[in-house]
Amino acid sequence: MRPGPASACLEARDLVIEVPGRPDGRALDLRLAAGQRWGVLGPNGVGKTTLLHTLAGLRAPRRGEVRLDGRPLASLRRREAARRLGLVFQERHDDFPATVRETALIGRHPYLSPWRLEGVEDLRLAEAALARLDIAHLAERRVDTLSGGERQRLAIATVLTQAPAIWLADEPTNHLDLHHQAAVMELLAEQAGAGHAVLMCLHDLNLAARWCDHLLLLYPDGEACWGPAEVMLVPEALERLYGQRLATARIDGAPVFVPAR
Ligand SMILES: Nc1ncnc2c1ncn2[C@@H]1O[C@H](COP(=O)(O)OP(=O)(O)OP(=O)(O)O)[C@@H](O)[C@H]1O
Repeated sequence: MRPGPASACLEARDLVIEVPGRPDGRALDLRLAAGQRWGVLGPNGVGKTTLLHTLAGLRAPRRGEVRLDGRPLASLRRREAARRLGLVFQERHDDFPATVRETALIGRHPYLSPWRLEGVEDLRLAEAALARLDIAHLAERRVDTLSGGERQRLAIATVLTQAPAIWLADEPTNHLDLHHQAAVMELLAEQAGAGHAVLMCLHDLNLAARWCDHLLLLYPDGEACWGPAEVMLVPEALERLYGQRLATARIDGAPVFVPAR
């Protein structure tokens, strides 16, 4: 039987990612479970994208393993993993002359048998995802004519069309204006609320503080710590993480951090 979204679970066991020239540091032993919203924080070059690629099975770890729904990810067929894992990545090769609608429909490919075209239900899911990301009016447009923020929303709409149990998102708010940043964070929270699991790399501490319930902090020396967000959002730990002094306040019950001058 195929596990439903409620049982979605991605585990890192004794996991050391491969960052060239860096010592192993602390191995990751963590479990991304249904309903959780994890944020991965750390300075440039610390390995956030590498971690996401490793969790998605696109890069081999230096040590340890990734398990999807209790099974080693490396033992699963690509297609099987693609039905469970949705990836919003930073680098895109979407200069191919496809339309926005055709691109969103790529999200259905893991479910289609070879040579079968998308059906009415696939199209309905794609249209709904484009509408949810405010790009339904661009459905006929070629992807290579989109703005940066429109492309980002299309990448998220494509994963929404895919309807994965687990979302792995690399800076999902990249290129987005303030309203769309909040809308995308709300969408990801909604996905978690529906029993999916979400892990996202973020540069914006305040989005993380407001929308994530768990955080993983990656330090440049390979050290790492993780846990519930309220435990991890300690100004001193964050200042050490970024090498930046912070001023802190509380607004609407959530901590807010700005760089101190
Ligand atoms: N193929 C490679 N060869 C050598 N070094 C690499 C390679 N790929 C990545 N790196 C290095 O590995 C480190 C981690 O890169 P990664 O993209 O995972 O960082 P990141 O935390 O996502 O950074 P950013 O916040 O800047 O997006 C960086 O120092 C990067 O230069």
